[in-house]
Amino acid sequence: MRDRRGDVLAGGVVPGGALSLLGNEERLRESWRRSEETYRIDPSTRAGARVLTASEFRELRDRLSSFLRIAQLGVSRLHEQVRDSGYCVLLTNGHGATIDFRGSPSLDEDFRRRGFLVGACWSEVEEGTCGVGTAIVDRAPILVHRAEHFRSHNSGITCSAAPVFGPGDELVGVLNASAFAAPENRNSQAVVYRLVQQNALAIENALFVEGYKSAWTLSISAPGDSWSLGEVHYLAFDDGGRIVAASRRLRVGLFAGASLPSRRLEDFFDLSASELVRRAHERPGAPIALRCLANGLLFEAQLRAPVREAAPCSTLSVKRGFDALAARDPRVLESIERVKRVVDRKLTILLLGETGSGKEAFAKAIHGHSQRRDKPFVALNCAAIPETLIESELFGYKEGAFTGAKARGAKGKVQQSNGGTLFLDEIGDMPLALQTRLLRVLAEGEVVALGASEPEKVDLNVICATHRDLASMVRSGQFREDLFYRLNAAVFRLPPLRERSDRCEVIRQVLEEEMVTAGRRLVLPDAVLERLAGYPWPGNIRELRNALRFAVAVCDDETLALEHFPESVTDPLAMPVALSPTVFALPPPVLPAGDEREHMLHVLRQCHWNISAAAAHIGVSRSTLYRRMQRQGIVAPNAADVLSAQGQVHH
Ligand SMILES: Nc1ncnc2c1ncn2[C@@H]1O[C@H](COP(=O)(O)OP(=O)(O)OP(=O)(O)O)[C@@H](O)[C@H]1O
Repeated sequence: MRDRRGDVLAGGVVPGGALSLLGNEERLRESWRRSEETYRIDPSTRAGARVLTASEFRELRDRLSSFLRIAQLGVSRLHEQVRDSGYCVLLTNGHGATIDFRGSPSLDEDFRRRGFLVGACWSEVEEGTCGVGTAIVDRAPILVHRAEHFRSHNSGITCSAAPVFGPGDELVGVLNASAFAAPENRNSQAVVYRLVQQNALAIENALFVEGYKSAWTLSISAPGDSWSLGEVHYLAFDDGGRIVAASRRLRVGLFAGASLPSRRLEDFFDLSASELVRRAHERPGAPIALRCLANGLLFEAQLRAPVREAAPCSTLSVKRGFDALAARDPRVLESIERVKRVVDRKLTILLLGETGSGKEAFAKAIHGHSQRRDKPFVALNCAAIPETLIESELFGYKEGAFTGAKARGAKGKVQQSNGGTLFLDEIGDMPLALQTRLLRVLAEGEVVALGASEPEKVDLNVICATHRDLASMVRSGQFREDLFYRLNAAVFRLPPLRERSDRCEVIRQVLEEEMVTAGRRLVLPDAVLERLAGYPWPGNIRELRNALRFAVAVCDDETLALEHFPESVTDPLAMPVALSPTVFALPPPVLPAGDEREHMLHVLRQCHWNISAAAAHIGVSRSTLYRRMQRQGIVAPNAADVLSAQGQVHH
């Protein structure tokens, strides 16, 4: 045993240079010492990894189901990246017990014989030096290549393992990729080793985001910078701008172990939390430049608003039906009256409207008004989950339907909503093959779970929503015609907030809800209300809610003022062109005569030369705007092309 260790670590089996390249030599030596002296393992026994009993395994998986769910994407992605090169992927808990295994049908038997299967325990105490076990002891990634394994029966395999830490720094699991036909040279594993670490970090980040979803979270990356190699790190802060947590690599790498509680963002970066939120509102989705005060490094940051799951509107709307919705706009009122007549008539309802215009809130209100109000309301956003997962999410799966499936199978959203209402958001994103199966649910009230042979009877209301043009998707073959006609029977269009005549009421109601959530009472002066009502709200009521939430959080007075709102709200011309809505509803600005041409050009460009939108923004009719453009010699770029081609305009 000693001889073999001596061989391996002195470079007999593996060249010393290659070993030090991936930097594990000292740690491997120490792990061999533990295996030999502390755990007293006999390296020559051929028992194979211990495997949990079926009931132990089931209990473990149930306990770790939310970790498994969040880790799924990282495990699947790593598997896709390495499976064609003959690797399997394991996810273990923090003690080395395998809770997910991904192999490939042709190799699974060989993997199984070598201890790669669900339930197998790869702790260092039991297996000696090995990828998973040693990564757990060291709390660090490790490559254990072939003869570096302590047990000789593991000496043909290569294992790249990286620990996964939870948001509180606790070790929750290990991600590992292994193969049994790897070349001798351990450098050949550099890429796989790196992929394992990247995916482990992605899982860690997903755990962080999930763990702190009720706080503001900031993702930070330094593209091209050697410090992060393009990796993303996370930071969470509360409504008052105090940092509540930072992901592990950020804490260690950037904050150098500084204690975070009660520290503020501006203690570390050149922006305060309120400035950051203001910028995020100004250019939603655009990266924000952030400089680290300690070392001057520049980062790109993206801000994510807190998810307040028990938002008063969502719970109330289910309970109180349409009474929970702010709705005085005649078009909204008419939709409510019409929808009340079709609800409970076995019709599938389709809701159309821009993002954030309240489709889900409306669907909940329909459910709350229906005879099924005491049964579940279940929502699925078809655009928010990968195509490959929609099927099992929607229709469920039976025990053993696929690798990685829960041992006892799982109910799909269709079965979960049985008796109640199923809300399918972004139905236009549903893959064609699944549209057929959905049709069967709608037409025959039957659902067949993945891996099941018999259909189950279900009885539910289905409400779908989309912001896409389903008719043109039918024409281009992306949406099934029969499903389209089924959905097209009861269609309700929710107007965008900027077109609603009850904007002030919506603002007051959403503010009321936000004040209740924050436990504060604030006054909203009429002048501020008018400015808010005049802003075009491209993100509709969702954007309004976020802006009000922010204002309630940052206002340290008893009265809300414009300064508490994002700049884009109070100065609409500062809104990025890409976000300009098609129609503005602003009072016409008063301009000195000489500025008219410049102002018109500015607005036209912002509206992408959409004359109706620009006319609405300036507060004149389309024909007046055309006349004024003519007077000022302004020609829309595309019109200029046409006209100059016809020889009618020269400039
Ligand atoms: N009539 C209303 N009165 C008060 N609040 C509303 C109303 N309609 C929607 N909201 C609120 O607006 C926000 C966005 O609404 P919702 O999620 O229903 O929009 P959506 O159209 O489904 O968005 P998406 O298309 O992006 O899924 C939610 O916070 C919701 O509570």
